[in-house]
Formats: sequence, structure tokens, C-alpha cells
Amino acid sequence: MAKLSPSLLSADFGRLAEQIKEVETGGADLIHLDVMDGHFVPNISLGIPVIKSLRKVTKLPFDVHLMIEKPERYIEDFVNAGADIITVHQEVSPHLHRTIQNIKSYDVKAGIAINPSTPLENIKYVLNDIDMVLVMTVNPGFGGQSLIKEMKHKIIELKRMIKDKGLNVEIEVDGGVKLENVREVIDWGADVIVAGSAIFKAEDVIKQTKKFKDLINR
Ligand SMILES: O=C(CO)[C@H](O)[C@H](O)COP(=O)(O)O
Ligand SMILES: [Fe+2]
Repeated sequence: MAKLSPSLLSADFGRLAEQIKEVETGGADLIHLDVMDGHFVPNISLGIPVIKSLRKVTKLPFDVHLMIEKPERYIEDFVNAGADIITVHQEVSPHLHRTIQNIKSYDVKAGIAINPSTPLENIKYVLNDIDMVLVMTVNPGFGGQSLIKEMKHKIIELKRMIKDKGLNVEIEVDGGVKLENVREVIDWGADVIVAGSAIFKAEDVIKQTKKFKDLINR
């Protein structure tokens, strides 16, 4: 069964604790935290101290998506802040294998994120070292964008690669997932669904989370 990881990027930043409780009540499996540095992506979001304070609010795993340059400099800080999964972008990690080993040395899960234009070839030789691949289905930096349709082929191909190698690697799909397309995305091969604006911009966040979960479980 696929898991749901609501992205706080579209939450009300003045009520983050409350909004986490709402998605938890609705049945969220993870909490997706988008960290942006204004360099790798043109936006700046939240960082280490915010994650650390939110750690007290819930026991749900923290799925931390680092959209920052030189992520290797901050792995220990994110572990100490309470991250359970740390995902770094392939595009900013020339020593990806070393960074993955570093993440895993803290006994947290390691993920690699790839932008829409990044080929699967770039992660082929580290697939057996990681727990998750985050496929960006929008260009990173902002919530509320539309899913890039071409990513369907990338997700299907990645699922096949993982299966052929007999690996236990999850596929997380991030960007533009809504109630209308979540079933389709799961059919392509998604194991973890990220949804930001589709959950937090809804009138009733608890009900909306439940609707996602019902569709995912169908
Ligand atoms: O990584 C991200 C943006 O870079 C976000 O996780 C993603 O965009 C979620 O927002 P939405 O569901 O609104 O597309
Ligand atoms: Fe994200």
C-alpha cells in the first residue's frame, strides 16, 4: 500500500504544529519537509530549528527533502533535528555515494531526488545503496504547480529498474499530485505520495487527508 507524505510547504507557517496534527488525524504516514536554500532553488523555506521544534509535535516519521547546495555539510544537523529520511538531490551531489554512506551511518534512511530533466542513468549505480528515489514531477522550488506528464515514463522505467535488480527501494513522487491524479500516479509505480497544496489549501485539511488516504487504499 502506498504511503501519504503531506508537504508542509503549503501549510500555514504560523500554525505548523496544528497543521501536522490535522494531517495526522486524517491518516498521514509521514511528514514531508521541504528545505530550500535560495541557491539550488530560487525559493527559501524552512530549516533546521523549525524541524527540531516540530519534532516534539508528532511521532510520524520526518521525510526531509533537501533542496540545498552542498547538502553533505548539514547531514548531522538534520539527523539531530529529528529527520528519519534524508533525501539529497543528485544534481548537487558530485560525491553522491559518499553522501549516502554518511546519511546511513546515522541509521536514518537515505533518499536521492532527481529533477524532471535528470536521467535515471545518473542514479543507476547507487540504486542498491539507497532506500528511496524521489522523482520530482515539477521543477523544484514551489508548491502548487502542475505535474509534468512526461514523468509517467520515468516512474514506470524506474519501477522496472528496481524490480529487475531485485531491490527494496521506494519511489516517492513529489509535485502536482492531487485527488484527481493520485490513483494514476500509484498505478505508474509510486510507493510514497507527496501532496502539499492539494492538502493544505483545502478548506478542511483533515477531511482532505482522509480523501487522499481512501483513494490510495482503494
Ligand atoms: O518539493 C517540493 C517543491 O519543490 C514540494 O514537496 C512539492 O512541490 C509539493 O507541493 P505540491 O503538492 O503543491 O506540488
Ligand atoms: Fe518536496
